[in-house]
Amino acid sequence: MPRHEYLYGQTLPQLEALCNRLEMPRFAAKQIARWLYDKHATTIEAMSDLSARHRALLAETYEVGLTAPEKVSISTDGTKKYLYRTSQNHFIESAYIPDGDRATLCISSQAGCRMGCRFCATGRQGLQHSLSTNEILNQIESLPERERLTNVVFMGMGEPLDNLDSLLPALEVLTSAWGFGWSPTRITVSTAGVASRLERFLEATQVHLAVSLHNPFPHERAEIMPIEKAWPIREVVEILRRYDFTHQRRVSFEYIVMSGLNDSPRHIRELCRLLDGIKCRINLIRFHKIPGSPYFSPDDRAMIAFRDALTAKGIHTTIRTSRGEDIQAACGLLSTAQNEAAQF
Ligand SMILES: C[S@@+](CC[C@H](N)C(=O)[O-])C[C@H]1O[C@@H](n2cnc3c(N)ncnc32)[C@H](O)[C@@H]1O
Ligand code: SF4
Repeated sequence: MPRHEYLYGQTLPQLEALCNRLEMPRFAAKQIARWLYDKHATTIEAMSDLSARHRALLAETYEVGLTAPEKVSISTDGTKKYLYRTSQNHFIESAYIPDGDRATLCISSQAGCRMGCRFCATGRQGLQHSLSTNEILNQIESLPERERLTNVVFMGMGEPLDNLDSLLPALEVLTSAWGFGWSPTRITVSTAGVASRLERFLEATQVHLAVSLHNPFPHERAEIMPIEKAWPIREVVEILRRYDFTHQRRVSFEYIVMSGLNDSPRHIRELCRLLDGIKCRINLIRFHKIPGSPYFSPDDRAMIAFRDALTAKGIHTTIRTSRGEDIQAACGLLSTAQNEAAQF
């Protein structure tokens, strides 16, 4: 029997087209959306305001399509790392990070990544699979702590702008009144800088943007981020200059501090030149060591000194707290290569 298609992850226009195909009334699409995204129905049978005939018709081709996580690892700091299996038997991870009255979920957009950043565990896997909209949203819907979430960041495995066709509908579900109804300011998408897709992304959504910068000098950046050769950071910054980040939507630049590599006064001067005139923030991330990498993490004093030097130059700079390092849930540590080997 062919596998059922999934309802979860479909946008309202897609549900309307589906109802049209099945000769169901147009208003049924809104009812289905409410069952999926508001009432959290896990079966078609539970959608009790659809007629029994329409439920049976739907169930011939569709199912809701939610998948519970297969494993959870819990850090001493309260961070939880969830492992989900994708439709193609790859594994992806999400990190749930509670912090006072905030709770952030860091989600994946791909299994692996083809951008090959030298410092990133996911990059070492290469690209295995770009997640469907269903698989992106399932990380949120099937999270045991779903009701406590305040924010979602696309900073897990993969490059979100390399999977725009699944990302944009997922953001539409999260921010539409017929979907989760979230404010776009609760969501941040992080990119290594896929310039060719940036405008489409910025036009289609109002969510916050984080750009992984890590070095303001093109030739030095290219050494650690091969993407620089295809889409130079200067091109990315020029595109950003055409958009307004002075109101609700924010742009920030992520900067992994690697001792002796990108933390000199020369780097500070060039960062100021590059970002001149853009209302933004720099978010410093401590480098999380991955096996065999030739880079070094700075100590707290060096991180603070770098932050203060940037702040003194007028760039609003913060230091991101490292969370879940003991369970490899911190930035850039997500990688499921070993899990996959263990499962098969
Ligand atoms: C894993 S990426 C996913 C989102 C997107 N692909 C990107 O690069 O922005 C999220 C963030 O983790 C950072 N990161 C990757 N490896 C890291 C490491 N070993 N230590 C600290 N941060 C790391 C990335 O540079 C990026 O800023
Ligand atoms: S840092 Fe982001 S873009 Fe680079 S390899 Fe990792 S996931 Fe991909």
